[in-house]
Amino acid sequence: MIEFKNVSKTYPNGTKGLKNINLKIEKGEFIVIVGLSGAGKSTFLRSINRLHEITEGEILIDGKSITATRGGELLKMRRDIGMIFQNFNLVKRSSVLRNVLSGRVAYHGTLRMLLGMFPKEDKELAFQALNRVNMLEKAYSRADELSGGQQQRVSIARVLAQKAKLILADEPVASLDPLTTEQVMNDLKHINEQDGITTIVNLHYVDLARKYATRIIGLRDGEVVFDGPVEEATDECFSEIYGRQLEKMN
Ligand SMILES: Nc1ncnc2c1ncn2[C@@H]1O[C@H](COP(=O)(O)OP(=O)(O)OP(=O)(O)O)[C@@H](O)[C@H]1O
Repeated sequence: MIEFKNVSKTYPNGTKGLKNINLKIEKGEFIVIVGLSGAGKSTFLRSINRLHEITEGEILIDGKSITATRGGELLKMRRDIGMIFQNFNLVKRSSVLRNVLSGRVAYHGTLRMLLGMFPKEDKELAFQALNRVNMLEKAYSRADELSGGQQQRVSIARVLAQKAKLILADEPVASLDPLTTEQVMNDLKHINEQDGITTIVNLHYVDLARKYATRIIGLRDGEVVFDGPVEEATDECFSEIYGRQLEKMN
């Protein structure tokens, strides 16, 4: 379980990214965070694995404060958190397999990775992960030879190989076409359902949020303005989240 307790984030220039967030996320939920550009979605997501540091409150993961943890303990906590980025964050000149194996780095250290010394079990894990996202046949291709959607699936395989217990996906489909978007979202959904991995996704699109989320959290100006099961996220709720912008977007 993840718990936000009185969490606020003020950037050094005074901008408030998050304002007093209090909520709990249970294991296995598929949460979509929606909101206008600048609402605080990335700040929210990146606070969980401390890519951004919060300035007030605390975030607990399974009862342990990740925001108060330091050093080796923090690395261990982060090992359980997989991150998926809009721009995939692959090492473009490395093979697909190497990229997926990099999900194992937190278990073995960087030197071993640089030398390519991964145990046999890790390679098996990497191949299994690639198989699950239908990318097995590309294992020996260079990452930059793949389409955007394929690269995103490799990054999903990387978090699978990492054996993450929590997946954070920050606008994972923002640079993909509609068909590829569905494939990537389906991969994330299947993994969530089959492995029970808690998944939190930032999305811009209301229709995708409705299709994939079990729970929607709407942010506006750093505040939670909606939090509930997808069935309760009516058009009125989205109007509240997006203000008058929704009409323009439609
Ligand atoms: N490094 C920073 N320094 C100052 N302000 C920042 C910084 N990063 C984000 N912000 C501000 O914090 C607020 C929340 O930004 P955030 O990136 O979390 O929003 P978002 O909902 O993810 O937006 P988008 O959909 O455009 O990615 C915005 O007002 C933004 O301008």
